[in-house]
Amino acid sequence: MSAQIIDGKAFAARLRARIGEQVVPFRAAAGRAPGLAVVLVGEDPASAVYVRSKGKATRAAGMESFEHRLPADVGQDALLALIDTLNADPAVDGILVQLPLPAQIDERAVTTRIDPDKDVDGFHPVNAGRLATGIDGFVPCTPYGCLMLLKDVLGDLSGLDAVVIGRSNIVGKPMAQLLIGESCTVTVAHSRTRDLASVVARADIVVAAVGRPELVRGEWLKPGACVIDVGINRTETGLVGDVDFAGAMSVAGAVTPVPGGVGPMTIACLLRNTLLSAQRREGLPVDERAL
Ligand SMILES: Nc1nc2c(c(=O)[nH]1)N[C@@H](CN(C=O)c1ccc(C(=O)N[C@@H](CCC(=O)O)C(=O)O)cc1)CN2
Repeated sequence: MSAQIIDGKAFAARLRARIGEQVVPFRAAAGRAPGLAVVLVGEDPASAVYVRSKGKATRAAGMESFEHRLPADVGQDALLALIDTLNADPAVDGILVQLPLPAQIDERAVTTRIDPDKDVDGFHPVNAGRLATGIDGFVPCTPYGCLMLLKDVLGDLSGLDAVVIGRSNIVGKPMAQLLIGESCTVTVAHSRTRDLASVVARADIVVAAVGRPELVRGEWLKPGACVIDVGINRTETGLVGDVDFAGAMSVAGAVTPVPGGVGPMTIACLLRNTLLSAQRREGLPVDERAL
């Protein structure tokens, strides 16, 4: 048996195109484009690539991109002052500070300084609380992208057993909340989980987000499971995910590749959140399902 390869790159391209179509009436109604501000601190090469891609995708969707680059040794107060300026700027609908940040900057202080109603990353505790309690807000882009792929492959997720491996605030926890929202039975596994293999063996859905190259072995999987690999690990042999892709392909029903699976969904969902923010801020109709 060979699993379906979930083409996140193509799915993300279609999502970006739908967003671009909705930007046209937004601009006509609001007399301006949705605006996304992205802040990059330092010169981490991967972060620089992601920020460039975000700017390019934002402009291609007909939105305005505001890019701010700060030196690696910038003080926390200067970064917080920039966030205050962006919070107050009416042309800015979404604010994102690229992670990771240099050691002298407290990530939590930065995340909580962003106006929750412009927090298109969905990292602010107010948005985490909204997600946990079912109130409209912003959902973190990577887990929302994973959910879109899962629903595309499986349709209704209700009653399915899901395992999320990883408990980060950015991926693992919000992913678990989203799956609970879809009426899955959710287990969150992590570095202290005993006998991970047997936990994974029960799951119809496996979301791996631990940052450990090829941790999840093909032979652990339930036959036919849907496997979403969030890992992007740079190894001597190249880019690999958290899942043993070749092994998974012979047991699972569907698997996301790395690259070309979840990664491209992150930026497409960022554009989605930016458009939703702009529509909400202008009091225009928001049709989340069209996106
Ligand atoms: N403020 C944020 N910082 C970070 C986030 C985030 O959502 N908000 N996520 C990641 C980085 N990231 C976007 O910022 C991101 C990661 C990966 C991809 C992607 O398309 N990856 C490609 C592989 C590209 C490569 O060679 O590295 C793929 O998987 O196909 C896009 C965006 C951490 N920081």
